Amino acid sequence: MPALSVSSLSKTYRTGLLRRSTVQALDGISLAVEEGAIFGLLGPNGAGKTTLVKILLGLVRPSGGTARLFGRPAGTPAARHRIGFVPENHRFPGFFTATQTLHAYGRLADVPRAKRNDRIPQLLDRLALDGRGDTKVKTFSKGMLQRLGLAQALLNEPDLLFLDEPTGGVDPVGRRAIRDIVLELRDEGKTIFLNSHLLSEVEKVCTQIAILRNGTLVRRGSVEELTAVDRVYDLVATPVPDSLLNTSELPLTPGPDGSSAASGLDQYRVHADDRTTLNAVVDRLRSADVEIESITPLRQSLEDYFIDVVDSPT
Ligand SMILES: Nc1ncnc2c1ncn2[C@@H]1O[C@H](COP(=O)(O)OP(=O)(O)OP(=O)(O)O)[C@@H](O)[C@H]1O
Repeated sequence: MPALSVSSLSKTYRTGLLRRSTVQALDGISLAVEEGAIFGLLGPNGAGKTTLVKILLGLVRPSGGTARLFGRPAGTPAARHRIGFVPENHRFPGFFTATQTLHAYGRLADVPRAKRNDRIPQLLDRLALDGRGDTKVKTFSKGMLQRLGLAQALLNEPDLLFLDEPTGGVDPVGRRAIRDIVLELRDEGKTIFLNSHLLSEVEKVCTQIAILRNGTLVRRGSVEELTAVDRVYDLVATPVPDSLLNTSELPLTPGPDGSSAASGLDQYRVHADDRTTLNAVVDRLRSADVEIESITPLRQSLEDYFIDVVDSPT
């Protein structure tokens, strides 16, 4: 059973003084996220990401379709019981200490006192906030606040965690700390749903992504699948004789990074429609005594891919 599934999900907001205008925030989305995945939801501003998350959390009612968490309808106590949520820019009362904050939020989530007493020191420790339990939250840095948010979301030992821009405003060291925690949680079998504009972070942790545009799902797959450039390979090898380059004989061109005198290796691009062509290139290079170090499918960055997708006319 998927951790999360939505089917033909739509949401129309009514706006304006007489609520006569409408905004179609989601338009028939179907999607499933398997247990144990780190799933990244991407999309430009206004694409419908927050609306989708709010429906999954039971904070907004869909206008049509279904949303389920572990097979239970989103918003029901059985579904809510298994999720944790770190909102974007969450605000904790500054006059509370970290421990008081976690008790207060734990009480709201019906986590029994005895369990809170056990879990809070463990979570502070785990999120590198040990020794900070009695410190007032108003003195916390952005990175510490985000880690406290994660501690709060983990109090009820959720199976599915929603993280909304968890590294927004956090410095690179803090980002890495949060990323490591996310990966650890994944290793423990938790499913992570990440909503983020920080594509370099998404690229590092997400196993699956989906791109929303104008309320519809326009792409879905693994980062590797989606960012692979069709039929182009990066080849690193000892220098290829000029007679074999830029000829009609071989679909081989010098790569953008050129040669590296230090390693004695050069970079090339192979344009091969199929495996037979790719192997023919290898055979020809080997027959010319070229030594091949590596051949890898060419990838574009997730950011370039994302911009192509959201800028494309369809
Ligand atoms: N409560 C609301 N009432 C009316 N319209 C809304 C409401 N919430 C969102 N919208 C509209 O629905 C559309 C989708 O908004 P949503 O916040 O879900 O997008 P988003 O992808 O999360 O954007 P961002 O990246 O800026 O957070 C937008 O056009 C937004 O203006």
